[in-house]
Parts: sequence; structure tokens; C-alpha cells
Amino acid sequence: MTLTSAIRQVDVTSSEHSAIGSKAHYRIVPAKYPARTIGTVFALIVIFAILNSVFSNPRWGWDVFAEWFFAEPVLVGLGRTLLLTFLGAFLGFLLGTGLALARVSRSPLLVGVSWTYVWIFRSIPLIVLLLILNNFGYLYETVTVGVPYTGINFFSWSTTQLITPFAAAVLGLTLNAAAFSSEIVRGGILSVDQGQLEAAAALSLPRRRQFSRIVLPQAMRTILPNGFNEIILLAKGTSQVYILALPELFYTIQIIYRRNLEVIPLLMVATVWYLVILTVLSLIQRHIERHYARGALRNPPPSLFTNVFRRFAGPAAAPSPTAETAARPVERRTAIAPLRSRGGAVTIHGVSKSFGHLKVLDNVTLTIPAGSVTTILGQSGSGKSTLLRSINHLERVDDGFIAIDGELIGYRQHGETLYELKEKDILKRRVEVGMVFQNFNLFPHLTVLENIIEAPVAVRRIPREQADAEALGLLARIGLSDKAHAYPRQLSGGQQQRVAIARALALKPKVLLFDEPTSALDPELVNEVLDVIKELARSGTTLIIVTHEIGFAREVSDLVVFMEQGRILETGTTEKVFSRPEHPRTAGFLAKVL
Ligand SMILES: Nc1ncnc2c1ncn2[C@@H]1O[C@H](COP(=O)(O)OP(=O)(O)OP(=O)(O)O)[C@@H](O)[C@H]1O
Repeated sequence: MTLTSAIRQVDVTSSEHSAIGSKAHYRIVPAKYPARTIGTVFALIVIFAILNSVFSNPRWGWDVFAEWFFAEPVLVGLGRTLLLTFLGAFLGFLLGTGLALARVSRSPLLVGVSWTYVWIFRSIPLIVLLLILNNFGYLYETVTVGVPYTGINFFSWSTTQLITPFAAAVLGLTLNAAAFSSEIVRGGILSVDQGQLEAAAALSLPRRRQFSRIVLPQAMRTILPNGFNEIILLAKGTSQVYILALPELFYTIQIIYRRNLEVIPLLMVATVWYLVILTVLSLIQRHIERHYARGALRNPPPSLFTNVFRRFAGPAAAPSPTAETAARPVERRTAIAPLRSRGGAVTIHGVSKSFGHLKVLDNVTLTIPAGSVTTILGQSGSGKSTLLRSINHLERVDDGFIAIDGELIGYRQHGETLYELKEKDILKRRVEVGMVFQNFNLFPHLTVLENIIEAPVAVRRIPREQADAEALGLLARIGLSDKAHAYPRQLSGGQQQRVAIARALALKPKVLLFDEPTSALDPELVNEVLDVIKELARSGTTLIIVTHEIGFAREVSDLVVFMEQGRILETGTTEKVFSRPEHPRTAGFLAKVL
């Protein structure tokens, strides 16, 4: 194509555009999909043919169906099916959750017990298990509670009286469901990102709270679809208790059709009741899944209720969030006032750490003055992050110790010996050290405000109103007041990292650790985070920053540490390290990056 023809073509296109732009309203004709229309018509014909055949064929016996559908014995059987399903699912998931926790615990004994349980009970067919439990009285005539091997007994029952057919059914269904649900719950726990646990631990949340508030709600997204599958299988599986002559829904139906020989209509009674049970379970599942989907999607689809409301009220009735946000004035950040009068002094003494044969920290000794800003520089893999994570004991060191204001993190000293603290005591000491991660590690199922107040409320026991007020103050300082009720996935990377900084600050730590806070950000978002850290540098809190942003390190640091192969090669003021590096490796590194 020549240049003139190209220009002519552009002219034609732009004149077409201006013709389109001149008219106010157009009729929009939707695209046509003939194959889709033919498919829909075919499906309607097939559905009509099936329904017509089902309702016009007298052998289906719909009159008998109507007679028995609400009959008392059927409803009693249905009630028993529902009770067995509820008890089996509830107790099964309770036991299954315990087994899953045992399986992911650090105790080899608990792991072994859980693994063996799942291995045995997933192998035994339910029907066999039910029969064994029903015949337990043959194996053990009495069940006794007492002190073993002493002859001291408190209670004694006859096994056949204790394990009735109903108890055997509940026990069998529970033991069976527990084995399967344990794997479902374990799958859910494993699906939660490791960073979430680290962030919860860095915020000093107690173990139980880490599980109930952070891990479980996120694991539920994975647990729920499989879990409801298991409950639905259980609801249908209850029909196997017919082997114990227990008249649940299906067994009742069998008794009736053996008497009146109306097999098909009565099987339809059972089928329709099972359909009703499954429909109700599916609706419950949908509702619970929506609850646990909080924050999982950037733009969650509206609920069924909202859809119906919008249809009747018209689109204008729903407020437009974009209009609302647009109307808000652009917020300006206010300077970050000192959060505490004095940061903590950090003493790192003779710290070494290996991963297998790889020595990652080699006899590191460093003193960081209270209220100072220290940046740790060095090539990739030199041990910077490991040193930082050792300061708040996220990484356990092999040798040496780290203290904040003279108080050891992770250990108790007695004479020449250091005793490692229990996890709950480590969590208490960790409150003094905040941490901001490279990948933010915000809790995606909690709003920005909930992320920030989680630790102050759970760890420092600050009343909710006060925690909210302080969190809103922090959000104003980082210029994100209007995002208090947004979920992390609805924020940009830079905004997420600013919230992560606010979350760490909310505990008012003496020392704040930054692990490459900008390396997961697009270049244009880096400055907004660095600006917040610069403000913080004047706040009195001790900051220790691992970063590859050399210009920023030069501007903000009081102390610069250069690491290589797990050792500190050089430490000094910014002026000294950047202008007159002593070690040739430091000079080489700076020459490369500056
Ligand atoms: N959990 C672990 N298991 C085994 N090796 C590890 C583990 N964590 C870190 N390492 C290794 O330890 C060394 C130091 O890692 P570290 O993350 O501290 O380096 P870094 O200086 O922070 O690097 P970067 O700048 O690339 O983040 C690396 O060789 C790394 O592969």
C-alpha cells in the first residue's frame, strides 16, 4: 500500500466515524446464532417428549405416588434419613477436621495415627463396617469404663444395649465420613498459601486464631464443593443402613412395595424425596460458598437477590460505586507522626544458619541503633532475607542469638544456656517486631480495615472501636481512607503494600522489617511505597530494609550493610559505604548497580 492510499483510507475511516458520531440514538441488532437457536428448539422438543411420556404412561402410577408421597411411614423414614445424614455429616466432619489437623501437625505420632485411620476406614466398605459394628456385642459383651489392668471399673454396659442398630448406623456413617472428610479438610488447608501463615505469625496471632481466622476461612473455598459432595453421598449412602433393618427412607419404601407390589411409583417417591434433599443441600451450599467467597474475586457477581432487585427496581436503583468513588476528593497523605517515642536497638550476635549443607548465614554479628534506618544490600542469594526473617524468629537460627533492647527473641537465657521458647511465648515477643513482605501477604478474605485491626484486637486486646479509629488514622496517613472496606484484591499492588505497612504499624512495633517491599511492584507503583517508607524513616521506629532500590537506600539509610555468601562484608554510614567502600566486593557491587 502506498503512503497516499493509506492516507486516503484513514480519511475514509475518520469520515465514517464522524458520520456515526453525529447521530444521537441507534438501534442495536444483536448478533444471530442459528446453531444455538436450533439446539435450544431441539432440547425443548426432547424435554417435552420425555415429560409427556412420563406423565401420560399410566404404568408410572402417579396416583399411587400421590397416595404415598406424604404417607406417615414414608415421612418417618425420611426423618430418619435426614437425622442420620445430619449426625453422620456433623460428627464425621468434626472427627475428620481433627484427623486433618493431626495429619498436618509436626508430631510424627499424630501424623501416623491420622494416616492409619484414613487408610483403614477408606478401605472398608461402609456396608461391612455397619455389619461389624452391629455384631460388636459378639466380640465384646460389655463396654466398661475404668482404670486399665487394676480391676477398678466406674461404669459397665451391655454392648448390645449400647450399640443399637441406630447407634451402629450413626457410628458407621461417622467413622466412614470422617476418613473421607479428613482428606477434604487437609486438601483445603494445604491450598492456603504459606505466606498467609507467615503473615499471621509475624503479626503474633495465637496459633488457634491463625487457624480459625486466617487458614480455615480461606481453606473453606476448597473444602466446600468437595465437602458438600461428601454430604450428598452420605445422604444417599444412608440407604445402606437397610442392612441393619433400620427403616430409613429407602428401607421403608422397600417394605411398602413388597406388600403392595407398586414398585415403580414407590421408587419414584424415594427418588423425588432424594431430589428434594439434594436441592435443599445445593441451595445451602450456594449460600455458604458465597459467604466464604468474600474477597476472593476482584468483581464478585451480584447475588440472586441483588439480580432480582435490580430487575424490578431498574438499574438506576443500585448506586454506582464508580460514581461514588469519582465524587470523592482525591485524598492527600498526611505526614506519619512518630508512632512511638523510641524504636528498639537490635543486637545480632554470632548468628549462623544452614539449610541442609548450604550455610546461608555465617557468624553474622551486627548492632543496629534504636530509631535508625538500616538497609541490607547484597547479591541475590547472599542471605539478606534469611537474616531479616531470623530477627523476628520466622527462621530459627542454628547458632548465636538476636535481641531487641536486650531481650532475646525466641530464647530464654539461663547462665550460659539458651532455652528455646514455646511458640506462644515467641508470639508474645514478636509483637515488638513488625514485618512487611515482598508479596504483601494481606489476608484476601478480610477487608483492608479488618486486615489492620486483626492483630491489635486479637493480640493487644484493644477494644474494637479504638482499633477501628486507629486503623482509619493509619489509612489516612497512607492516603487510603476510601479503601477501608475494599478487599485486598480490589487494590493495586502499590496500595496493597501500603496497607501491609499500615497493618504492621498497627501493632506499634519497636522494629519494622521490610523484605524487598517494592520488588513485586510495577515500576510506576514503586515510588508510592518508597514515599511511605521515607515518611516512616523519620518516625522513630527502627527500620531494617532489604532492598534492591539502591537510590532509595542511599537516600534513606543511616546504616548500610553489605552481605555476601551469608557474611557481612562491610557495614557503615551511607556516606562511607557509597563513597568510600572498604571492601573491593562492595565497590564492585555498587559499581554494577549504580
Ligand atoms: N527454606 C529454605 N530452604 C532451603 N534453602 C533456602 C531456604 N530459604 C532460603 N534458602 C537459600 O538460602 C540462600 C539465601 O536465601 P535468601 O532468600 O536469604 O537470599 P537473599 O539474599 O535474600 O536473596 P534475594 O535477594 O534473591 O531475595 C539462597 O541460596 C536460598 O536458595
